[in-house]
Amino acid sequence: MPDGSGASAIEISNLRKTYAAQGRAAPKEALKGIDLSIRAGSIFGLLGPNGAGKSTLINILAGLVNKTAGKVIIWGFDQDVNPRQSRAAIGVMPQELNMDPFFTPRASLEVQAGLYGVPKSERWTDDLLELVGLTDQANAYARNLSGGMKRRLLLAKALVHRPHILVLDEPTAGVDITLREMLWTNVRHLNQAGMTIILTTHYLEEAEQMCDEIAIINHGALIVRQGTRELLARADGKTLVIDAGGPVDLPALPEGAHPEWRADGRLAISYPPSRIRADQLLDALRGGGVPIIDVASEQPDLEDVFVELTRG
Ligand SMILES: Nc1ncnc2c1ncn2[C@@H]1O[C@H](COP(=O)(O)OP(=O)(O)OP(=O)(O)O)[C@@H](O)[C@H]1O
Repeated sequence: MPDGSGASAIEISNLRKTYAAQGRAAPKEALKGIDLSIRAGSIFGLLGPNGAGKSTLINILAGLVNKTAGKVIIWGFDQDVNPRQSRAAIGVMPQELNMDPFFTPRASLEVQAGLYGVPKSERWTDDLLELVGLTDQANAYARNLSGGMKRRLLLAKALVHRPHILVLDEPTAGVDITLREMLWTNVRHLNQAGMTIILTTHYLEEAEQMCDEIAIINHGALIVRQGTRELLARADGKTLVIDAGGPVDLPALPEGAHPEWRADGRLAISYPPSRIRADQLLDALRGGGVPIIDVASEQPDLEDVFVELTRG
């Protein structure tokens, strides 16, 4: 069982999933041999365009979809050998808001704890309700909860058995800022307390801020898995934005630099930082008599890297 740093919370090797043919539709190869290890204690982002295979992968981890081939080891337990232990190690907050409309949040959590075989003495229903801010709604029917409250309940349900690994499938899709902040505060606390977090999101800015490591899958294959910082460094493009007081004639710039006047009257020079330094650009401008009233620097973000890697 992983406990030291560097240990794997999840080890996936050669994972394949082919959905059987349905009607006239051909069989669908949703995962084409994924190898992936996820470090214990990390906040790991699983990204990819629509239909890439993220939900399939998460559902296999959760034990909701049967894999076609490959090996999945969760918290040291091989899914095929120790299905019960590997399932107990993981909690999943699903995307869909389906829940029994006549259960109260308290009852839902009790039922879920029962399903996972958590003895009454080890349940933490009240603490969980408190954690997700549902104490006041503890005894309200689920059908009377707002969409945001339902999501809070789904998070609490994923935690009833105190899993080592928490999987969040698009947790913030369509939620307001307050709920998003509540979620991320909770996730950070859980992570600081030692929980490994795996999340999928379409908000790349969110992944950039939250995740220390990121994997991108596309068409069922893993195309990259890297630390967030290293991944961002792959985009070899920065932009220097200069206020020159308005359009002026430009001198020759180092090869590889691309100047462009923006609508706001500023000069934006994009350049590859691996080959050109910012001071070379500034020296060239100054040497050419371009006034430099103000300078800003723009970094590539995860979106740039994502688009580049998933193009085509
Ligand atoms: N039950 C199913 N039967 C047949 N094909 C399926 C089934 N579930 C998913 N697929 C197909 O498998 C591929 C991967 O789907 P999956 O839902 O895993 O992608 P995703 O990355 O989660 O996409 P999204 O971001 O849209 O949720 C898609 O082409 C999808 O149409």
